Amino acid sequence: MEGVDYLADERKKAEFDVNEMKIVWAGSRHNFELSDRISKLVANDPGFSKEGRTMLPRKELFKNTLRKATYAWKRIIELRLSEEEAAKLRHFVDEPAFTDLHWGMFIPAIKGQGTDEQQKKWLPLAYKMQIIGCYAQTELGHGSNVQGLETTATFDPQTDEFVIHSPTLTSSKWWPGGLGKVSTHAVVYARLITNGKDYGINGFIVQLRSLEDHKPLPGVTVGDIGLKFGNGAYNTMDNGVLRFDHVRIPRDQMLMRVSQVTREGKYVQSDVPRQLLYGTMVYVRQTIVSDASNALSRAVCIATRYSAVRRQFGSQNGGQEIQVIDYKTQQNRLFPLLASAYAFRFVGEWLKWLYTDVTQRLQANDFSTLPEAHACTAGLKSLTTTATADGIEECRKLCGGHGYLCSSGLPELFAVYVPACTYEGDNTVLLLQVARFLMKTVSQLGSGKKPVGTIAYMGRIEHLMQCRSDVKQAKDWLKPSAVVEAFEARAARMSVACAQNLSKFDNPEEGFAELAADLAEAAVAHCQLIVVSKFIEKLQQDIPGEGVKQQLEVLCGIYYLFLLHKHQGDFLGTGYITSKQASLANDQLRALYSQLRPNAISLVDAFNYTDHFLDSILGRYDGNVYPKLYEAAWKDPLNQSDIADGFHEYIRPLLKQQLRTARL
Ligand SMILES: CCCCCCCC/C=C\CCCC(=O)SCCNC(=O)CCNC(=O)[C@H](O)C(C)(C)COP(=O)(O)OP(=O)(O)OC[C@H]1O[C@@H](n2cnc3c(N)ncnc32)[C@H](O)[C@@H]1OP(=O)(O)O
Ligand SMILES: Cc1cc2nc3c(=O)[nH]c(=O)nc-3n(C[C@H](O)[C@H](O)[C@H](O)COP(=O)(O)OP(=O)(O)OC[C@H]3O[C@@H](n4cnc5c(N)ncnc54)[C@H](O)[C@@H]3O)c2cc1C
Repeated sequence: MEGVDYLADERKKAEFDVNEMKIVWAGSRHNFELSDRISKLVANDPGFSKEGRTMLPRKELFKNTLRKATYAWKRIIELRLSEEEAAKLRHFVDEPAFTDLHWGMFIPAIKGQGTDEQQKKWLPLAYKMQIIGCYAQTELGHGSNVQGLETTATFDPQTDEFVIHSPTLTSSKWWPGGLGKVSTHAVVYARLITNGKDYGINGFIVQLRSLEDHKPLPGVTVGDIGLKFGNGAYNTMDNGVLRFDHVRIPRDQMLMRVSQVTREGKYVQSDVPRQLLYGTMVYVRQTIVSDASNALSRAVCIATRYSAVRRQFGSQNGGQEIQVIDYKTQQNRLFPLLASAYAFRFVGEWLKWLYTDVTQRLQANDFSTLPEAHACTAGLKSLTTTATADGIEECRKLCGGHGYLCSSGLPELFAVYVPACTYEGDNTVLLLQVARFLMKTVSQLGSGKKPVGTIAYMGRIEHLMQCRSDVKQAKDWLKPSAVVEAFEARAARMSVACAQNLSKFDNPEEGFAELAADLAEAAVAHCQLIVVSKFIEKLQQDIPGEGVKQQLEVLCGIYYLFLLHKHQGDFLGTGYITSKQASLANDQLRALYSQLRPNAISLVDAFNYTDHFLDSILGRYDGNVYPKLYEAAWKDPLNQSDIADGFHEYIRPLLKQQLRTARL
């Protein structure tokens, strides 16, 4: 029945002020009002309908995305939306498109690596979308190893130009989003060669297509790399292939903030570190962490609502069966994911602050916090995307068979999300970057250099190496100091163990390669400590709203106790806790599940997602799942006729043959 709220009883059970929680989730009242307004604007506009998206063949799907992106731009102009509002609108349109790379990487690359003059020339064109750009770094042969890229940019002093060239098949640019069919320009990463010397990788602005007829310019071969994983999903994006045959660009299209080439061809390194060339990646990794909480919360919202609707077993005397959300096994799979969504939200907020801070420092030529910013963005990108991709798949399983239907929204969400574990740095490669940072920190401990920020805990290494947990009863695990020390001791001990093992190798690089798996685990321990600490710090703030803080305390407890349970081996193996204390942690975790249960539906309502954004029958706000599933099935193209296409060619002859055989 339309208009009935099947989850109303669940909503009545809430022990906190949901509207206040919505503000905590959004980060501020301003953010809440912005998201609320723009998400409704998109949901109510038929131009942004998602109907039938997973059924469209690639060409139609792609054209439909072009239509939506152009329509979004038209609405942005008509409504005179600010940059912030426009970004929100693109977010709620919820379809990967070339515009993500234009706004998310092309423009930031020019801002971060271009000189003032270059920014003045290119940014106004890009802001008005008079040029459309992408970020062309990865090649067919090299993605993770940026220093291994093969494309060349050779300076020609005769003409004051760079010659951009793809010398081998493996040097073909491969993967850049928006490149295949749309971009007119790209920031291309290539080896800078001048006076016969190779100065390593640098960014160059290269025009690829005519601004008149969109044809590839002479010397440019460009196209789409082909169909990707999933129905619809990331196939709305034209990830591309690109080859250059001695394409000439003016010298001033080399992005020159980090280094310059003079008119005479002299290479000049400015006083900013070369790592700033990787700055766009740091920026995007930071945004990916916030985005992890978006994707995970969506999946969790669907699985939680459906778990309250779905009933299985346990009916007595013809009464109702048990809601599957009441099974402890369901709670043990679902509630830590709900807690993780909140945890990633808060660590994302903090990381945004850290990124803003490091950017301001860089502008003032203070590069001291860059290594920490790199380690945090790399590590947290890896941790949160791995957990989110796994979490979305778990949510699909939590929805049983119906979770496998595209109309649950979960298959597409997974297919769109899962490449986040690979793009912007493969997650294992990024963890090894964190491990390098940790090993460097440990090696400098005796030098008098005090570790600060997220590695300040290493400054208390002597204590952390020998302390023991003082937990005596289950509720002691609710004490923030007990928890933080546990995670610090585990991370510190795992790092020190790696450092000790490394010192046994004559060649440190060989040692690092041999011990890589242990090093990656130490990096995970360090990153989990950051997430736990930032959640606990959030709780130390003034949080208004009846019962809001208490709910967040429950979620925080579930987040860290679930990690403690899952990684018991680390905590026990490093000797910080006893098996009795591990068991007490598990008792406390179960108790927290019971506390969370009546609030579960309201905690996902606090995400404030419209049904348009969720795009899931199982996750509908009103819980009216079965009639809508039934209705949707009949919309499938296979059900347009009672007799299937192909019946006369394939099924009928079979049946006839059986009839003949039967007569024989
Ligand atoms: C709201 C807008 C959102 C928009 C989002 C749009 C999303 C669209 C979806 C998808 C887009 C996807 C785009 C891409 O995938 S672009 C391509 C991304 N590619 C990668 O991430 C490549 C990964 N590889 C690397 O980053 C590097 O190769 C490396 C693994 C870090 C190794 O680099 P290198 O060999 O140079 O470095 P070393 O290990 O020798 O380290 C040298 C020192 O540099 C330090 N370092 C490394 N990286 C950085 C950095 N980024 N920042 C600062 N410092 C860095 C490193 O720690 C070493 O320091 P040391 O002190 O030890 O010398
Ligand atoms: C959907 C999508 C969109 C993308 N968009 C863009 C874009 O817009 N622009 C762009 O330039 N690129 C883009 N990329 C490319 C992306 O950045 C790379 O694919 C990514 O950086 C991983 O590199 P790779 O493919 O070379 O993986 P590889 O490095 O080849 O990884 C293969 C395996 O080797 C392992 N491995 C590699 N090196 C090491 C090591 N040192 N130690 C241990 N294990 C290692 C990895 O863990 C992985 O298991 C995109 C990719 C995808 C999937």
